[in-house]
Amino acid sequence: MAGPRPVVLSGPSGAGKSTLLKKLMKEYDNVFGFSVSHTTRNPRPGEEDGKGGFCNIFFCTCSYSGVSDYHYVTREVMQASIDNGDFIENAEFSGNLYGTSKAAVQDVQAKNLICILDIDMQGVKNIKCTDLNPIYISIQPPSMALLEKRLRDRNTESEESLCRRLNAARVEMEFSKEPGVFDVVIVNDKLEDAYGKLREALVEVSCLIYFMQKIRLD
Ligand SMILES: Nc1ncnc2c1ncn2[C@@H]1O[C@H](COP(=O)(O)OP(=O)(O)OP(=O)(O)O)[C@@H](O)[C@H]1O
Ligand SMILES: Nc1nc2c(ncn2[C@@H]2O[C@H](COP(=O)(O)O)[C@@H](O)[C@H]2O)c(=O)[nH]1
Repeated sequence: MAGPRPVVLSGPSGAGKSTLLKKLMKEYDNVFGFSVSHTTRNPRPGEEDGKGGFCNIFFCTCSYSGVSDYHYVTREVMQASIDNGDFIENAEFSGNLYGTSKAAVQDVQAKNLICILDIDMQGVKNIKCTDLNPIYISIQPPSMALLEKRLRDRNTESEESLCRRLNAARVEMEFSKEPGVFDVVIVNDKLEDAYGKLREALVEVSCLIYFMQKIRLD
């Protein structure tokens, strides 16, 4: 795919991916653009249907207002669209479908922004079979105990969903240790430290886009 190299952020549910991304997008909204995924899960309080760029599948035009927002769709609609080849990758996670549409990535790249994807480990494996060629960054919690505390304190999951997410987290934490899967692994203990490391890891790509824009303007 054309444009600057995208960035994939992955790691267990509750590790802090959205929190870090929100900080990044706030500071560098003219550099990075978020790939708004589709999901069949219900919106949480405060979440809105994805907006921004154009959702040119499902016959809708949506706008985007935040990092953790999705395009919320039914399983039937999403499955039909997956079957139609509209997605770069998709996965079943904790009883729901999630996926990155081709349109979501193209919308960001069309603005010449660095596209950021927040996806689970199945998504990482699937993306590795595509020509997207992103930088892979893993966000990890300091421990299972702290992860569970953060997920419980977030107050978004039922006991059943929490249990499924913690089981998936154990596998995701092991996956992050596999050599060659991730370019950078960041342990999100103190938020400011983790954010500093994320920013540092992204300096290279942001410099790249800065020079690309400069060349075009000069
Ligand atoms: N460094 C940190 N210290 C303490 N709490 C944190 C830290 N980072 C994130 N949190 C909190 O942990 C919870 C989970 O964070 P967040 O929602 O960003 O995780 P996530 O990886 O995006 O999860 P999901 O994959 O389920 O979307 C949130 O309530 C957030 O405020
Ligand atoms: N493979 C994909 N995984 C995705 C996508 N969008 C989000 N996710 C991951 O799902 C879990 C749960 O997210 P939540 O918002 O319900 O807490 C988390 O690990 C995300 O990274 C996607 O498009 N593809």
